[in-house]
Amino acid sequence: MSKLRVAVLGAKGRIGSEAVRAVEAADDMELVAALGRGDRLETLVDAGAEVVVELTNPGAVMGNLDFCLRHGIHGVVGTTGWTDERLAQLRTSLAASPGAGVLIAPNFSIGAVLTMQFAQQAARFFESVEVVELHHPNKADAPSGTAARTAQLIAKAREEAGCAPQPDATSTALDGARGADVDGVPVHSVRLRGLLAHQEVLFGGVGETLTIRHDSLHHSSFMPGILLGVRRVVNTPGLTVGLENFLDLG
Ligand SMILES: NC(=O)C1=CN([C@@H]2O[C@H](COP(=O)(O)OP(=O)(O)OC[C@H]3O[C@@H](n4cnc5c(N)ncnc54)[C@H](OP(=O)(O)O)[C@@H]3O)[C@@H](O)[C@H]2O)C=CC1
Ligand SMILES: O=C(O)C1=N[C@H](C(=O)O)C[C@H](O)C1
Repeated sequence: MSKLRVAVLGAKGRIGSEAVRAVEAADDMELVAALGRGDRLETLVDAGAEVVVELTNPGAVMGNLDFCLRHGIHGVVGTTGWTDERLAQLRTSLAASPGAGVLIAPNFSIGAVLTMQFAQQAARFFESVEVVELHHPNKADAPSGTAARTAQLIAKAREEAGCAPQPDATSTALDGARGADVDGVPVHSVRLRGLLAHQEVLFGGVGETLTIRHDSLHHSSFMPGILLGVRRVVNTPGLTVGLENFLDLG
């Protein structure tokens, strides 16, 4: 069986360097390129890359994916910063590259994917919900892509169930005191030395609360999801958002 020819973009970064090691260790993959800032994207074509794992930053990801799709290279994307406008732009690029697939995974760890699933399930049963994400202080963006996605999924589940807006009588004296509003769900971002990537979803009802917490303690937590994405994206044309689409969650 021929091995999948995989390249990593952002190869010297925190998650990119771990992804390089994971691809090198996978029996069914060959690492054909490991590129960082300033490296020529043409290297991907010269190396015959079939799939690119994109782990750079929100400022670079669109240009990188545009190049890949123009050259028929599939993408597995962990980089954050996705808006509806960016997704629409990506769909346009994909339409011009039939057969190519892109997976955007706000989070590659199984625990984070399950957190999002459980939160969606719980959303309609509680009056109140808030999301707290906690990350290392070198993280480039806030809120995290995972927290934004979690809040969007919760808001959608509540809307579909006909839930009323959540109660909040607060009058804030300082901007930001109640976090960011993502589709009506408050999202709070903590940046703290010693942390990696963590999230709590807090639900409140009459006389009870439910807290769903997930902790990524090492970047290795993202690797099985990245490798699964690489294996599946080559047979999944078009845009897939969320690793849950490649998991059998029952
Ligand atoms: N979906 C998921 O499960 C996860 C997603 N992430 C996301 O992945 C992204 C990277 O995170 P992290 O590794 O912590 O960040 P880092 O800053 O550690 O790594 C990013 C790397 O990309 C490099 N880079 C910047 N621009 C380019 C470019 N145009 N081409 C190639 N490489 C480039 C950077 O180089 P330089 O240092 O010179 O700028 C750096 O080495 C973030 O968006 C983060 O949120 C992170 C963990 C899990
Ligand atoms: O920058 C990080 O570290 C992470 N980024 C992703 C996000 O923004 O959700 C995934 C995970 O939280 C780690």
